[in-house]
Amino acid sequence: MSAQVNVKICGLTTAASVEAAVSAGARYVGFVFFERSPRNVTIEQAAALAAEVPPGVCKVALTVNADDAELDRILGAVPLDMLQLHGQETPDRVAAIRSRHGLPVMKAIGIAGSEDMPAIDLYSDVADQLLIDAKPPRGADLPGGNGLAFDWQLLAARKYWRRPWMLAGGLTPDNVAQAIRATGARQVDVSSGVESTPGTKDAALIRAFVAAAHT
Ligand SMILES: O=C(O)c1ccccc1N[C@@H]1O[C@H](COP(=O)(O)O)[C@@H](O)[C@H]1O
Repeated sequence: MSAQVNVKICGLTTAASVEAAVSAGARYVGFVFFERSPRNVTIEQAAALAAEVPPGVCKVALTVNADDAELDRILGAVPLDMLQLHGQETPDRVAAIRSRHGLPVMKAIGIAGSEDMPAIDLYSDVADQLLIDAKPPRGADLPGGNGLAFDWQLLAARKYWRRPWMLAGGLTPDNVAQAIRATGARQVDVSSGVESTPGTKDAALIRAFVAAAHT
């Protein structure tokens, strides 16, 4: 029997949604530090939410092109286990963040077509994990969390990468099992697919997502 797929529920903003994710069996919970996002949390909110997360569940801070001062502020106040870099951070910047802040780093890579695939290998040299997400459409307000999927067949040809990776982008309780079968993903990440309205997590959808990912 193969190991269970790890689930990350991202963009949690309330204690109730943290509890729903943890009790459903999520292995990662994500807090978004990006003001334009409907899922943005303040440092104070994130610190309170992180205190609700039991040991063994990885607490991830999602940032977008954050500078060191901002990362210092976040990490100085919130007990976190991993940084998710969801902007245009270069490989050198990823390496610098990893070395300066001393936390594992997961780099998000946006995929729209085969031309985007080499970035996965490029960031494999510097990141601890990779988050393979849909590339946001031109002009999109958010660099992620748009509920958009990419062509999973782009991953189907090559299921092994040098770093652990997570599949993201437009996943829902209805499509996650198919996405796992198509790509061989052993980790999946969701934000808008478990919401009733943008930024509002739905406990029933969280439970359904985790259950579907574990089938
Ligand atoms: O969720 C957000 O608001 C967000 C903001 C800025 C960057 C990334 C964001 N979310 C991440 O995007 C992917 C896919 O999200 P979705 O499931 O398609 O809504 C996921 O990794 C989120 O962590």
